[in-house]
Amino acid sequence: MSIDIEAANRDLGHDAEGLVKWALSQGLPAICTTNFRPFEAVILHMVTRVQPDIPIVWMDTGYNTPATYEFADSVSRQLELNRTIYLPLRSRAHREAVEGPAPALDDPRHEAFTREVKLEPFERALNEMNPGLWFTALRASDTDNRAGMQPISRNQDGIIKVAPLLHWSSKDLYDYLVAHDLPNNFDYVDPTKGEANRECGLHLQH
Ligand SMILES: Nc1ncnc2c1ncn2[C@@H]1O[C@H](COP(=O)(O)OS(=O)(=O)O)[C@@H](OP(=O)(O)O)[C@H]1O
Repeated sequence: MSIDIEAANRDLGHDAEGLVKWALSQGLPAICTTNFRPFEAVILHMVTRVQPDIPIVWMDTGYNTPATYEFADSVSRQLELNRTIYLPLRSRAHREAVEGPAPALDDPRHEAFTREVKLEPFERALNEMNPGLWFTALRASDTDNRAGMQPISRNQDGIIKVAPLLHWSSKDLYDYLVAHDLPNNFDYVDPTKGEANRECGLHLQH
C-alpha cells in the first residue's frame, strides 16, 4: 500500500504526537537525529514513548560545549536512549593541529569543514542504518527554508522525513518539557552554522 503523505500532512500537520504515531505505524525502519540543542528532550521523549528502542543518531562534531556533552549523556540516561554517535573520520585535535581552529562562516574552508564534521558522518549513518523514516525536530521558525516545509516529506534519498514539531513555538516546547519533567540545554553552539537561522546544508542536501 502506498503511503499517502499529502493526506497525513493535511489531517495531522499540527498534531505532533499524531504525526509520530502515524509515521511509526508505516512499518519502516526509523531513526531520529539529534544535536542536543535547546528543547531537544521534547522530540526524544515523544518518539521514544512510541518506540522506546528507536535508533537516536548524533553526529558529534567535536565542537560541543561541556554543557551539551553533559546534557547529551544525562538525557540519554534519563530516557534510556538507544543512541549511536557518529564521529568525523579525523579527531578535532588532529584537524586543529594541521589546519587551526574551526573556520569562520566567510572562510572559504568552511564548507569543507562542515562536510568533514557533520555531512560525511551523517551520510555514513544513512549508509549504515538505511532508514526509511527520519525524525528531526526542525521548526518552521528556524530558517526561511524550514518555514516553507511540510511536517512530512520524502527527501531526495527516498527517506520519509518527519518534523513533528515543525509548527511548535518555544512556549509549546517549554510547556511540554515542564509537563513531562524533562531537562533543557541552552548552552549550545554549532560551529557549522554560526547563526541559528542559517542552514549548515544537511537539510538542503538530505
Ligand atoms: N550534529 C548533529 N547530529 C545529529 N543531528 C543533527 C546534527 N546537526 C543537525 N542535526 C539534525 O538537523 C536538525 C536541525 O539542526 P540545526 O538547525 O541545528 O542544524 S542543521 O543546519 O540542520 O545542521 C536537528 O534537529 P534537532 O532534532 O532539533 O536536533 C537534527 O535532526
